[in-house]
Amino acid sequence: MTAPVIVRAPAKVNVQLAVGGLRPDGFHDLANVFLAVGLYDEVTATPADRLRITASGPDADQVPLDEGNLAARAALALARRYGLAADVHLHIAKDIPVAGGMAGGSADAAAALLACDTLWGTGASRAELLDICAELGSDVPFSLVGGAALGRGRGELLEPVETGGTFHWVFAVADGGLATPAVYRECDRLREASGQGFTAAELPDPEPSAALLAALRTGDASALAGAVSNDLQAAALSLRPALADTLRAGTQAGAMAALVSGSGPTCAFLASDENAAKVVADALISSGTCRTARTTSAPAPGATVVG
Ligand SMILES: C[C@](O)(CO)[C@H](O)COP(=O)(O)OP(=O)(O)OC[C@H]1O[C@@H](n2ccc(N)nc2=O)[C@H](O)[C@@H]1O
Ligand SMILES: Nc1ncnc2c1ncn2[C@@H]1O[C@H](COP(=O)(O)OP(=O)(O)OP(=O)(O)O)[C@@H](O)[C@H]1O
Repeated sequence: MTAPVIVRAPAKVNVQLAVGGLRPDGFHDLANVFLAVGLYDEVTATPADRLRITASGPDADQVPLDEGNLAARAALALARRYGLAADVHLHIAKDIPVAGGMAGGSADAAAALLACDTLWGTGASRAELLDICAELGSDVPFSLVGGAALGRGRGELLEPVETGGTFHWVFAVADGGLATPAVYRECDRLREASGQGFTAAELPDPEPSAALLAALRTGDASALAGAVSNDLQAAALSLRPALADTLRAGTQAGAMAALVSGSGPTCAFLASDENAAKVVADALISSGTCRTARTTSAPAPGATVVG
């Protein structure tokens, strides 16, 4: 019998998410500085008589178990490319919040892709795997590579970003998710309402912040705290005004920076060290402004075979 393959893939926070105007294809050009953080989903691939998805973990009931699951789509895409049948059981041990702006589905897609590639011995090159990742979603290539990277285009064109130390983070997990397309739409609506325009023809190209990249390179948490930014934050707050209370609670507890993670509603807090992170997490939990709070560190590795 073929042994199961287990792959772990990380969640992300966007330390800079600069959003350009709406493109004719419905996406936005980004200068997206991704940082992989140490919260992981684990995908186990086992040979089966058909494609089957199961999920476990506290949020498992929110994970689709049909072909809409990004892990299933990853297996199907790899099988199609190599003329194989996607006869595999993918079990997702889910620890990344669902629809939380932390790329949980993308992590599962990258993990499933690597797991099936290993299980089936397809031997796809890194470039081929990245190509399939980009077809599956804008965040998926980063889930495969991890660490830190600048995503251009719709976020799928990655350039490595150097990091010089460990950053300590707290994530406040909200009740219920936010749909990514709705948050981008709200961003467009707010821009149009403010009179600045919202199309790619009207807005300048988004650019990465030199100060932010330098802070990552030198491992300087204070400098990073001063440089983080998220152009989707106003839209996430507009759709979920209570997130302002969560951000305030973390800041009052001593976080060096507080921002919405990607499209939200998870809020991310940078802390000076592990102890400070724990203080912020405890304060967030007792504030009642989130469902739970998790502490972790970054950068974390990308999708990795662990067994
Ligand atoms: C918010 C982020 O998580 C930041 O990393 C990503 O930009 C979202 O990446 P994702 O969830 O992988 O998104 P995709 O599955 O590629 O796209 C979902 C939808 O989000 C919107 N979308 C996504 C990426 C992008 N650069 N511009 C967009 O406008 C589009 O409406 C798209 O139809
Ligand atoms: N493996 C998966 N895990 C979780 N959700 C999935 C998965 N596959 C598909 N989905 C669907 O995708 C939606 C968004 O899930 P996901 O957890 O990836 O959101 P997200 O973390 O906000 O994404 P991102 O940060 O990339 O915008 C879910 O509501 C669910 O319907």
